[in-house]
Amino acid sequence: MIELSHVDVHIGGSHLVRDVSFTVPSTGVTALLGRNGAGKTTTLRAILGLVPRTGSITLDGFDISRLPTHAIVRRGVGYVPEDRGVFAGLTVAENLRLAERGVPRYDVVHEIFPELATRAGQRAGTLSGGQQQMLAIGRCLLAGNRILLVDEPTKGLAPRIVSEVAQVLERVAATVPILLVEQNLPLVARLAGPAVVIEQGRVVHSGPTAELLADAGRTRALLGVGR
Ligand SMILES: Nc1ncnc2c1ncn2[C@@H]1O[C@H](COP(=O)(O)OP(=O)(O)OP(=O)(O)O)[C@@H](O)[C@H]1O
Repeated sequence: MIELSHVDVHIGGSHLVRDVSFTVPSTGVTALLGRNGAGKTTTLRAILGLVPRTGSITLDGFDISRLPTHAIVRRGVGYVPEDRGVFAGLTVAENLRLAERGVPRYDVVHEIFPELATRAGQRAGTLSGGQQQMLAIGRCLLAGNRILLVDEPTKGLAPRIVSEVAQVLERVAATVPILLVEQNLPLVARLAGPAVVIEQGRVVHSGPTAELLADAGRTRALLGVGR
């Protein structure tokens, strides 16, 4: 669905993404893994054109690597940033309304997240972390996106809420493919098909997630942690 080929990102004299190539298939969850500061977020931002990049990035075979961000978003690439970007002072319904583009897919959003309909009048700032994540992802689905880039959705959440977010991602991935940056390895093990590991801006491993995580030594060597 998305293919990166020899992508580089230079910012302010730093070479943050180095000759990165990988593909994101058109179904399920693909994990983008790596230690803190490895270049995962920068890679997502390169796909979206939020940082200057070179190399080729295609979406369903169409080269998006020279398009500006708004044109990439319009082609159906949804982004859920690490801070989720929901407007705390606005209600759930207002947050969704702001994301409307073309024919809004409330049918899809409310089928996957019925809670967003029942909580329509609630201020987003009073939602739990898991519910906020639901809202952030719901906004992307509303716009009819064809793929979602989701950055560390469980960061800072309590373990109980992490499993709530896992269910959210599972439900979404049944419909829309996800490229997921995530440090929580049990969650990655539960959700991800393929995994790509980045270290100092380079791809150092790619293959099935289950295979990588089954090898404790390799997982520790690449990610610095075990499961
Ligand atoms: N705009 C920028 N200018 C200069 N350096 C940057 C910029 N953005 C990120 N970096 C640096 O690039 C490196 C990669 O950052 P990035 O956020 O992509 O890593 P990450 O793998 O997502 O890490 P984390 O898990 O900590 O979010 C880090 O060393 C970071 O400090």
